[in-house]
Amino acid sequence: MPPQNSAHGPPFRVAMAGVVGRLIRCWCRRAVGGRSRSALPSGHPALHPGCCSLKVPALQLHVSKTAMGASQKDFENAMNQVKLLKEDPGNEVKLKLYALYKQATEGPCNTPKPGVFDLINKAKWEAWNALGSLPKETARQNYVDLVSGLSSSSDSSSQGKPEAERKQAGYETVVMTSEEGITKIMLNRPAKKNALTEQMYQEIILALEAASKDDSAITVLTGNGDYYSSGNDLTNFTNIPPEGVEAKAKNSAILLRNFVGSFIDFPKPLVAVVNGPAVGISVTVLGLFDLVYATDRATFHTPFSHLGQTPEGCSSYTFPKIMGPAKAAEMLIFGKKLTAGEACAQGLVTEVFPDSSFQKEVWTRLKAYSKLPQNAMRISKQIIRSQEKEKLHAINAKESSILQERWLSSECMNAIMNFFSQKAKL
Ligand SMILES: CCCCCC/C=C/C(=O)SCCNC(=O)CCNC(=O)[C@H](O)C(C)(C)COP(=O)(O)OP(=O)(O)OC[C@H]1O[C@@H](n2cnc3c(N)ncnc32)[C@H](O)[C@@H]1OP(=O)(O)O
Repeated sequence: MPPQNSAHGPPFRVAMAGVVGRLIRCWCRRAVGGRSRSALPSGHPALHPGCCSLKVPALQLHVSKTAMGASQKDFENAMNQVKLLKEDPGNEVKLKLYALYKQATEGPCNTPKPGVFDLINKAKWEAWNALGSLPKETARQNYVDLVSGLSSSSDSSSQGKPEAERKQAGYETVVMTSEEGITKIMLNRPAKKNALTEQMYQEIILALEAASKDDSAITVLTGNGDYYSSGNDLTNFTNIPPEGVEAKAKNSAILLRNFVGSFIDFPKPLVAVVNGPAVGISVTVLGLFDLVYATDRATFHTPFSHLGQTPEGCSSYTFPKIMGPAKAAEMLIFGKKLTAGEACAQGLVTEVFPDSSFQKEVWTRLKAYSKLPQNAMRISKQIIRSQEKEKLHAINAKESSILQERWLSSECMNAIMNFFSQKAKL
């Protein structure tokens, strides 16, 4: 991995030599059909608490008939309390709750370990398995204690707090807040132009899932700092696991497909507040939003050919449909960068605002919209989306699988290495 904060001086070059070396080694291994038999690396996304789409157990599982006695009542109450938590406790806590629930109702972990690509179930299995032979009664008591701690901290932390301050816990790379019927998901890596790391893709998936179930009318995606997003973080491709570059490409394609799928399936009005330049995947998924508001400072750039890559985010379908095939080709094949005005004229952007009044005007507008009848908005969106949902999922699958191959191409690898050796900036 290149150093995150240094200029591209000698240490960077040394680090890059390592990255390039690894790429070449993986490349050679692939060329001779070799495979590493190493276990999952310690930094694997499944091991990160922000990477699991977890349901709190009380919401999805029935109480086992074997959990009896006085504490059974406490246990049931605790499960009901979980449903009433005002704040998302975060994935780490959800994993603990899951594990304790399973231990309390079924005893020690008794199922086979899920496969390496089944990230969520693997994380859940590991949490349960880690409890070893903890007695059921102790697990039940620990579950009750954990929920009781969560309930009191949730009550005291939200008491007296204005809605505007209700920041959701459990996210590291995005900030999720709710105010006046609007849930805002803000990309929060301003120093890296909000480039999307694997953790960020996962957190956005989780944030969208949470927003789809909360009581807000509208959900907004925006960026912190001067960029909306510079697209995929190119270091995603330099972090090669011991399983090799093909496994990396496969996992990335799965992540991409899930990420885009969560935009296709999002059930409420979804708004992009494009606060600055947008690159790559942050542009392509805009075709799946219901409103796109942009500052006049924003630009829209999909330099896929320059990077040896191909379109994603369903843009191979949505862009020609939105702007016509000729203009779509200019963006998606030739990488033409559009100004906000051009993107608006071509139908990708709903409205452009002067940068000086952008935030004020946009939020005034959105607050008014959020007071419209929620169900009517939701149903209208669903009628519109239902007409082509299946088609969008099929396109997403196809684009992801083509990219899986592209990422293994020398065109793509060279482009990434050029970026990190500063030969090629967009
Ligand atoms: C799970 C995988 C799914 C993959 C889906 C497929 C997605 C495809 C795409 O999104 S393609 C688009 C990829 N993006 C790019 O190629 C953009 C690359 N970045 C740039 O060209 C420039 O950084 C810039 C034009 C966005 C901004 O230039 P400038 O204003 O001069 O700023 P800096 O370059 O100094 O950037 C500051 C800092 O951020 C780092 N950075 C910016 N963008 C990225 C990025 N996309 N990936 C990794 N790092 C990025 C940059 O290196 C600087 O870091 P430093 O301060 O030097 O440590």
